Order: sequence, then structure tokens, then C-alpha cells
Amino acid sequence: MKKESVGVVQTKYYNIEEPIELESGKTLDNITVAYETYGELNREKDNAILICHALSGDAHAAGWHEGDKKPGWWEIVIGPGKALDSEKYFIICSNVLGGCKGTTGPSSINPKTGKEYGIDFPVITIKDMVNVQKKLVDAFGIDKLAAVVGGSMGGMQTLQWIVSYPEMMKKAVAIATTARSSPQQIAFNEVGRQSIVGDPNWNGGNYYGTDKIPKEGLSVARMIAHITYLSDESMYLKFGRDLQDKDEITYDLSMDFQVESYLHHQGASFVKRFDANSYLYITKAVDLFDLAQNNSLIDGLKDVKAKVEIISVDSDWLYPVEQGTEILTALNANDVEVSFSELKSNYGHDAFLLEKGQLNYILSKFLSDNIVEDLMITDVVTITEQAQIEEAAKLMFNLNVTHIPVVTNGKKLIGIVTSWDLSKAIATNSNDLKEIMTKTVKFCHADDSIESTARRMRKLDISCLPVVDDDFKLKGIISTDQISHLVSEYR
Ligand SMILES: CC(=O)SCCNC(=O)CCNC(=O)[C@H](O)C(C)(C)COP(=O)(O)OP(=O)(O)OC[C@H]1O[C@@H](n2cnc3c(N)ncnc32)[C@H](O)[C@@H]1OP(=O)(O)O
Ligand SMILES: N[C@@H](CCO)C(=O)O
Repeated sequence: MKKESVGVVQTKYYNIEEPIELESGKTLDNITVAYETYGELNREKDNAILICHALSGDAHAAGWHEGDKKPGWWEIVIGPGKALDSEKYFIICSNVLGGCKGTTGPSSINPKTGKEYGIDFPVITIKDMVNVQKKLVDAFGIDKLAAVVGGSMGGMQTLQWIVSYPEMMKKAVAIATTARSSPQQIAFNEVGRQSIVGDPNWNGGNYYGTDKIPKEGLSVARMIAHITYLSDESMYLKFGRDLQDKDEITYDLSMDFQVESYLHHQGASFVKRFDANSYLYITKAVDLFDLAQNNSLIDGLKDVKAKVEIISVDSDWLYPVEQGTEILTALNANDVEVSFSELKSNYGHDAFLLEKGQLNYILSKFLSDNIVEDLMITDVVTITEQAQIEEAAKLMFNLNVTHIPVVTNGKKLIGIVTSWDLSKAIATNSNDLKEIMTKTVKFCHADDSIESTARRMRKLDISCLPVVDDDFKLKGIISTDQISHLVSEYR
């Protein structure tokens, strides 16, 4: 075990007490959620990062299960000193609803019948998966996540989170994903599903507890899907046209090429770790995913509040770069603070599981970007517009401040008085605060990035900005002094 790992970990289980109403209108009772956590939740409960897994992933994102030969599926970015630093963040990853790795899914026991659900399991959506994750996050008493991060289907969950629960995270990272499944993506999934249901062992989904499981169908479904996770270039690099276990072509119908053997291996390993019915339900959830409203992604993403990073992979032909930039454009149109990065990789879609250096760089840069809330002063001296100028001058002098926000009794910001305004009062012989205060006050929000706020302050040529919430209530104040302290700390 490498020392930058979170070490030996265990999957834990959370039971949701109340029934969950699904997007379909059906309800599910007795849901169990399998999850893992790495690191410690701090006292303020504001350092939690939720990781959402892809199609065939599970709660085991990092560290080692006792006796395992391989670590969790995102070991490359999770652990001490990595971008998802377990010494700084409390990292949560849960298996999705419909899964087969501990969270309730078609292979779980239906409490109404005492038997596995099979295809009596209701159709679920990405939104349902997120609603179940939300219950787990609530159970930790977390009001706001530091971030939600996920790739592929995990990226869809991330996008659903920022739409369904816009106030619940500061930041979000969606990687190698789309905001709506395309016809081509649906088509590949349907071929996989048909392969499963066409396997006689599938038996209408009733194969649990028998030795006849739809291995052939599931294996072919994975082989097809796995081709979409690679790029043509990576297949050339891995195999070229090299033959497997033979020196020359044998002109029979047996396997010739290494790439065939590789795909058979991927199919065979998959059936050992995945349930065919889960595959049907989860791919269906992926197909149904569409965040557009009135056929407009701009409308669908209009309520997003989180700061968002979109990452695409240049060689990903399953979730191509254009689908990442479509999300970027829609978020930009909604004035959401959003950035975009492109992984340079020949791995194809699965690059989000492999490109260690680039992912750590992009994620740590994005996550460590400070926001106004991290630096603002919350213990702010304020004054009401009924106050005399003399009172404002005394406050400034005694407390050594140069800006005093003017607020209503309900703490709503209505202006600001600065030392410059006081000079104006003396010059114009005025004693009325209302006359000299700045009424068209510039402000910012707690979740604005320091970078953009500093840029705005420079552009406006002001040294201090009040911080307000959506109701215009004063939450704090930020000045160039705090920003320059931050810069000097970095040096
Ligand atoms: C994202 C989540 O949430 S979790 C789900 C992620 N995990 C998966 O998808 C698991 C299956 N996927 C993969 O293996 C993916 O390709 C990755 C991204 C995880 C790994 O990629 P890479 O490191 O490039 O591995 P690669 O694709 O070359 O596969 C290596 C495997 O192929 C086997 N292999 C390579 N060449 C051949 C061949 N000619 N014949 C047979 N098998 C072969 C290797 O022995 C190895 O087997 P193992 O995985 O059982 O040890
Ligand atoms: N290879 C990954 C990516 C799929 O999007 C998985 O199996 O989950």
C-alpha cells in the first residue's frame, strides 16, 4: 500500500427511514445506501466533498479493502496530498440507487415479497439517484457541500445536483459527461440491453439464486460499451493488429487478434462484478437523463448557483468535447461562474479514470480557488441612514475602518459611507448622512470567486465591497487588504 493512500477502508451502510418518491411517481421503501468516507468532517461541517461514480462504479472510490489487490476506482486523485485531499476534505462516495454494490437495486430483497426485486424494481432516474444521495448527506448534518465531483454518469449526477439542490454546494466538477444523452449514446445502451434480455438465462430478470445467470448477454453488453470507453488511437497503441496466442492467421472462425482477446477479458471480468438487471436499470437512467427544459439547456440550468468546472477529454467520442462546451455555454448564458478544461489524452472516455497528472492539477486548482466567503469579514460595523455624519466619523476613527455599510433595521444594504464621503461632507458643510453616502453601492456575493472579485474591484477602482445575500441582506465585507494578505500567504 502506498503511503499517499487513505489506507484500509470499509463500506458502510445507511438505511433511509422514509419512502422515497421517484420521478416516475412510484415510491421505494427501505432503501439502503452503501457508502465510504475518507478524512474527517470538520466542526463547521463545511469540508465535505461528494464523489459520484460512473456506470459500473461503486462506493469504494479510494483506499484498500482488506486483502484486495487493487485500490478503489479513483485512487489516483483521492488521498493525502492529492487533489481530493483526505487530510483537508471529508470525502463521501456512495453506490447509486439501482446498483449492485450494497445500495438498493434490482438484486435487493423486495420487502413486499421477500424475494429479489428483479424487474419489479421501478425505473429510476439520475434525479432519483441524487435524491437518495441527498438523504445520506443530510444524515451527516451537512448543509452545504464544499463540492460535488463526478465523471461520466457521475458527471450527470453532479449536474443534476447543481440543478436539484443549487444551494447545497459551493463548487461542482462534471467530467467527461453530457447534460442530455444523445441518440447515439442511447443506441449503444439499447444494444447492450438487448444483448442481456436476449440471453435465455436472463429469464425475464428471474435468475437470482440459480446457476444460470445471463453471463453471455452481460459480457457482450460490456464488450460493446467498453469499445466506446477507448479511442481508436489507444486501441492501436495497445494492440495494433497483433495476433493473440498465434503466429499467423489460421483462416478459421477462432479468435485472431489481441483486441478480441482483450474485449473478451473485459466482458468476462465484468460479469464477475456486476448484475445484469442493474445494468438494464442504470443504462436506462442514463438514457432518460436530460436537463433541458422546453428543449433549452439554458432554461434547464437557470437556477445553478455553484461555481462549476467542466472537463472534457479530447479523444472521448462517447461524450465528446462539444457536449462539455454545450454545458459551458448554457452556464455562461446564465451568468454562472464556470470554467472549462480539456484533458489531452489518447485514452478516450476512460481518461477520467487514468489521467492522474492532469486531473490532480485541474481539480486541485479549481478546489483551492478561494471564494469571498473564505476571506470576508463578518463582524461588520454598520450604520443606519438616520445616523449623523459625526457618528460615522467617530466610528471610522475609533475602529480604524474606511468604509461603513449603511443598512436598514432589517440589515438590508442601502448604501455605503466612506472616508472620501466624509471629506465631501466637510467640503459641502453637510451633516446629513443620506446626502453624502453612496447610494448606488457596488456589492458582491459570498460565493463569488476571489479572482473575479479582485478583478472587479480593480476595474471599478474601489478597495472594499459589501457582501450581500439574495435578499440584499449584508453578510460581510471584503477589502483589497484581505485579498493582498492571501496573495502574500501564497508567496
Ligand atoms: C468509473 C467508476 O466509477 S468505476 C468503473 C471503472 N472501472 C472499470 O471500468 C473497470 C474496467 N475498465 C477498465 O479496465 C478500464 O479500461 C480502466 C480505465 C479502469 C483501466 O484502463 P487501463 O489501465 O488502460 O487497463 P486496460 O484497459 O489496458 O486493461 C487491462 C486489463 O486488460 C487485460 N488485457 C490486456 N491485454 C489483453 C489481451 N490481449 N487479452 C486479454 N486480456 C488483456 C490485462 O490483463 C488487464 O486485466 P485486469 O484488469 O484483469 O488486470
Ligand atoms: N469505465 C467506466 C466509465 C463508464 O462511463 C465505467 O465502467 O463505469
